[in-house]
Amino acid sequence: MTKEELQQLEIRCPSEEIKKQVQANWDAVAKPLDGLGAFEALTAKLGAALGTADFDLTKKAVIVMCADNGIVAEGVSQSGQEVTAAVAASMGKQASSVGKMAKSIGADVFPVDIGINSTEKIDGVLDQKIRSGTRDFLMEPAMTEAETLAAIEVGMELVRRFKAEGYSLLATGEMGIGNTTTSSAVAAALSGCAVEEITGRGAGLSDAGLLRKRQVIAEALQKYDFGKDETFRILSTVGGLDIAGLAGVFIGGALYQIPVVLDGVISTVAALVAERLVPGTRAYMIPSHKSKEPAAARMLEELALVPVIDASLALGEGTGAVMMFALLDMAMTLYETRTTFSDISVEQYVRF
Ligand SMILES: O=C(O)c1ccc[n+]([C@@H]2O[C@H](COP(=O)([O-])O)[C@@H](O)[C@H]2O)c1
Ligand SMILES: Cc1cc2nc[nH]c2cc1C
Repeated sequence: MTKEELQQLEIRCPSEEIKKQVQANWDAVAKPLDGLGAFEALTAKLGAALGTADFDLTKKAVIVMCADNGIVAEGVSQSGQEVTAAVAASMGKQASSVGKMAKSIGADVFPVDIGINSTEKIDGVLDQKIRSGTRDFLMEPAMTEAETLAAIEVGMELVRRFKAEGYSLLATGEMGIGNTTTSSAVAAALSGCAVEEITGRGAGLSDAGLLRKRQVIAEALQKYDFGKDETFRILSTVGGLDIAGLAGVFIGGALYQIPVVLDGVISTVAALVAERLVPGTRAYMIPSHKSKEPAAARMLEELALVPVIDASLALGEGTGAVMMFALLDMAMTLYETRTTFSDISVEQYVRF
C-alpha cells in the first residue's frame, strides 16, 4: 500500500437506521428513558457499526502492539528498552495485567511484536516485527515512510483476520518503554498544544525526568517544524511502530466494519492519527477511559469522543479497554434479554 492509496481509502458510514432501531429497543425496556445513559448511545453505535440491531459482542479480543522507541536513549523514561521485551514475554503467558483482566471476562489477548528491540522470538507473541525499535527522533526521524506504512498494514491485516475468525469487538493495547514520549510528541504536533500542557510522567518519572522529557519533545518539534495537518510525517518522524500499528487497527476496524475500543493515551493518539489519515474512521471507535496522561483528554476532545471511565488509569496494555468490555457486557445483558414495558403491562414512556 502506498501513502496515497492509504489516504484514498473510503469508509462506509454506519447505518443511521440501525442506530435508531437500537435506541427504540432501549426505549421499550422497562426503565427510565435514557436510563443507561452513555451505554445506550454506545450500543447504538456498536449496532450501527456491525450492521444489525441484533448484534452479539461475545467474541472480543485485545490487540496489543509491543514496540521499542529509540528516544529512550535521551533519558525520557525510568527504565531501559529491555523492559518492553520482559513485559511482552509476561503478556505472552497471559500473566501481565491485561491477560489477567481479559481472562476474568473471557476476552482474548493477542500480543504482537511489531518492533521490540530484541532478536528473540517471544512465546505467545505474534511475530510481526518491522524493525528492532525505532530511531532516536531527536537525532533523525524515528521511522521511514515504508516502515510506517508497513506497521499500519500490520494493524489493518490483523483486524481483517480477526473478523474472519468471528470477533465482533476489538480493543487496542500497547506496551513499549518510551511510548508516552512519542505519543505526547505526536499529540502536541497534531493539536498545536503546548508541550508542557500535554506531557505527563508516563510510567513514572521524577521532576527532573519530566523536565527532560518535555525538553526533548520541544526540541524535536522545533527541529521538524510540522504543520498540524502533516499527519503522516508527524507519525513517522516522532511516532512509533506501536502507534502506527494501532492506527492501522482503527483504520482496519472502519474498513472491515468492526468497532474498536480505545485504551489509554497511546491508543487515543493513534486513534486521532487514524481519523486524520482516513476521515470517517472515528465512527467505528468506542472510547473507554480518560487516561491520567494529559494528552489523552485533549485527543479525545479532537475526536469528539466522551469516555465513560475517569479513574486516572495509566497502565496501558489495553487494560482500560478491557474494563470497558466488562461494562459493555453488562449493558448487553440488559439489551439482549430485555424486559419490556409490555412484559410488565405498563404503558411505554414517550420521548418529548
Ligand atoms: O495507557 C496509558 O495512558 C499509559 C499511561 C502511562 C504509561 N503507560 C504505559 O507505560 C509505558 C510507557 O511509559 P514511559 O514512561 O516509558 O513512556 C507503556 O508500556 C505504556 O503502556 C500507559
Ligand atoms: C512493569 C511495566 C508494565 C507495563 N505495562 C504497560 N506498561 C508497562 C510499564 C512497566 C514498567
